[in-house]
Amino acid sequence: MTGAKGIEQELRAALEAYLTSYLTRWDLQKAVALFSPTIHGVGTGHDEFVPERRVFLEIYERDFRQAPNAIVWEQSRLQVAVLSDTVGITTCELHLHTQIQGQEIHLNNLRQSLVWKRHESGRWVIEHLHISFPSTEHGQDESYPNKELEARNRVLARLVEKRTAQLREALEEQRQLANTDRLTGMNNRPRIEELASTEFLGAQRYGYPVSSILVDVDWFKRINDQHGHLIGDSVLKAFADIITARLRAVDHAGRWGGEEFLIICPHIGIEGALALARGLRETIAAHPFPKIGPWTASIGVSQYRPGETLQDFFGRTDAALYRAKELGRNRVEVAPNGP
Ligand SMILES: Nc1nc2c(ncn2[C@@H]2O[C@H](COP(=O)(O)OP(=O)(O)OP(=O)(O)O)[C@@H](O)[C@H]2O)c(=O)[nH]1
Repeated sequence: MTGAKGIEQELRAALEAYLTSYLTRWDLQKAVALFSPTIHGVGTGHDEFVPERRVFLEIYERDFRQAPNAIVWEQSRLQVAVLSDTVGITTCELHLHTQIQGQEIHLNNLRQSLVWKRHESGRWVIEHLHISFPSTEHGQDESYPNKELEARNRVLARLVEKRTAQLREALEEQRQLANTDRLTGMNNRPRIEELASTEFLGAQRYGYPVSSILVDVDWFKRINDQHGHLIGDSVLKAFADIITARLRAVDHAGRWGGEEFLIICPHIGIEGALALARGLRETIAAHPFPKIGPWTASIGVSQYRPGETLQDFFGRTDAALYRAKELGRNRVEVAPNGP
């Protein structure tokens, strides 16, 4: 009986030596020296089924690298089963506490079973090793930390949602900037051309009329020359505001060039466009511009002819504007060769 009691004592001491050298991180070699040459078992990592000593050594080395600080442990529920003079089993529960990357880590209720064999030298060595994390770690009803992961996923989902919204906003802002004329806040030329092409496609496919109106500030160079560019800029902004205020929601307006503005009116034929242009000319002529007083604009109008190119269409509108200038300015003219 002394024999069995003595063996139990020996196994307790062997376990203590193993845990001390391994968990205090003092001496990896000392810990693995307690492994039998034929040791096998399972590790704690996903899918870690360990068929031979070499694999255990790799796992232990990795373990030391990942958690280099000393691990404080408490041991409970130790059971020692002496099976024979040369074979025994220790089973216990461990609670580990350490710091990894500045964070407190607590691994509670880790279960460990070791099968010990007496080596020829008389020393006890570990023949089989098994470590498991019990389900209570994450809640009574869970084998896996589903609730914790779900909570984490919800936080991540909210974060992704928030970031996506921010990104969408930033993209929209970028798109706005890319489409906008800085000075007037109107569509810039590439954007108004794009809008015009879309309307022409619609006009060709569904047969509705589309008209364009080109507004050019008269004698604009004089404003710059007499009052300076800043006043010139503010006059351009005032023109843009007057034009924008008169449009229907479906119309498009943009800055076509220096002191030229283009309006695209879908579903409006030449008569409607002429009426709009005349109203616009009157509004402009009656507007008291700051610093420069009343000022005028010349306007060219044309209706899209299905089949013609964008260039042809704008060319005709431009020709109408040119005629308005030629005929004395502050006028509205239709393209010379018809709508
Ligand atoms: N302040 C200011 N001036 C501009 C801007 N873009 C173009 N210009 C000026 O607008 C003037 C246009 O002059 P012109 O093309 O000779 O035409 P105009 O003086 O309006 O005469 P008409 O069109 O023939 O009535 C030029 O002097 C350009 O430098 C701008 O963004 N701000």
